[in-house]
Amino acid sequence: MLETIELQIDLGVPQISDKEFSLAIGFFDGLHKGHQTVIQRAIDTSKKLGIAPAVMTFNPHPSHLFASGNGKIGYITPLEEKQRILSDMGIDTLFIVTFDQNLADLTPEEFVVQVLKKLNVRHVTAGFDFTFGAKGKGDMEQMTSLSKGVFGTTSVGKVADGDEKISSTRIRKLLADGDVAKTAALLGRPFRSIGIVVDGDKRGRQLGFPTANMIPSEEVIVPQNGVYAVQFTVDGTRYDGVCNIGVKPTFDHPDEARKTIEVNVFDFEGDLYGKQAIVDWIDHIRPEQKFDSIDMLINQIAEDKETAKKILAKKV
Ligand SMILES: Cc1cc2nc3c(=O)[nH]c(=O)nc-3n(C[C@H](O)[C@H](O)[C@H](O)COP(=O)(O)O)c2cc1C
Ligand SMILES: Nc1ncnc2c1ncn2[C@@H]1O[C@H](COP(=O)(O)OP(=O)(O)O)[C@@H](O)[C@H]1O
Repeated sequence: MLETIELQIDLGVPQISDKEFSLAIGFFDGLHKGHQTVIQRAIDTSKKLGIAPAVMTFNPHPSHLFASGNGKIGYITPLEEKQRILSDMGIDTLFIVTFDQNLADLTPEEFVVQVLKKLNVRHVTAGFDFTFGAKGKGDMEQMTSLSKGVFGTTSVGKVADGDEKISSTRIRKLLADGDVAKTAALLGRPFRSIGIVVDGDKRGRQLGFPTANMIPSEEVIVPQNGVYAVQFTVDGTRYDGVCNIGVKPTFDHPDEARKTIEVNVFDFEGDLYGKQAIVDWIDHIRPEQKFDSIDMLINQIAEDKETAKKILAKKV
């Protein structure tokens, strides 16, 4: 069971003495293969030292403190999703530090003394380019010297795919391009959106393709508008499906419409309203289009469904 401990600098960091930690530290948005490598190293070290594997992350993303409006990045993995993945990896404790001005103002030395040492950290693992402390001035070399032998450090080298570093920025770009297949390769799992099924215009059934509609939260990112092969999970059961994300230009005025995720779930009949559903994005099929007639849209959706079935049949 993953224990989550929330920390806020102005409220004071508790002195922990009953447990020692091998800590992976970073923002870890996406928990992609690079992050997983860092966290796995922290887990390996925890086993070697016989101490608890832990992760420290920050919330909100630093860009929310420093940037306004458009500069705030959307999350690839919201906190609950991070918790689920870290729990599956076998992490014992997750420290979530509020990223506010008080944290941003700590010098590297203050961060080490007032946060890491108080939490009884015995080993710190981070990526080679991790920086910390006021204005990001501290690096892993400084972390080692500031530890003064109280904890060990491991700096994990670049994890690449092809020649390029696997990074949250790269994944955000791939999602903006609709490349969910490559995203899944870099994440080591499909990109996932979670939401509640809401009422739509009740048009889907008339078209012959009922769709479970979900409105994505503004805090998280979603793939580029278009049609995708997906897996849809509700009440613990996973179904194949075909999804349109967008503003339905055939019907709505695109500037006014709110973006929705709509999934036609294969081999399912029943009521999904109000249920929490998970969409795992498997592959891109085509961009969203404005059709001149409803019949053209219906024919295209039927074809999309067959395409999605073929794609998903290849997946085990
Ligand atoms: C596989 C699939 C592809 C779709 N493609 C488009 C599209 O290209 N353009 C469009 O305007 N609407 C598209 N739609 C959305 C339909 O217009 C929408 O499902 C329908 O309006 C029902 O809306 P409702 O669920 O709010 O009743 C697509 C829906 C599905 C399931
Ligand atoms: N195979 C299915 N795929 C998606 N939704 C389904 C399916 N079968 C039944 N439903 C139900 O029908 C609703 C979608 O029907 P639709 O006519 O598109 O209505 P709405 O416009 O409210 O989304 C879903 O929210 C769900 O409750």
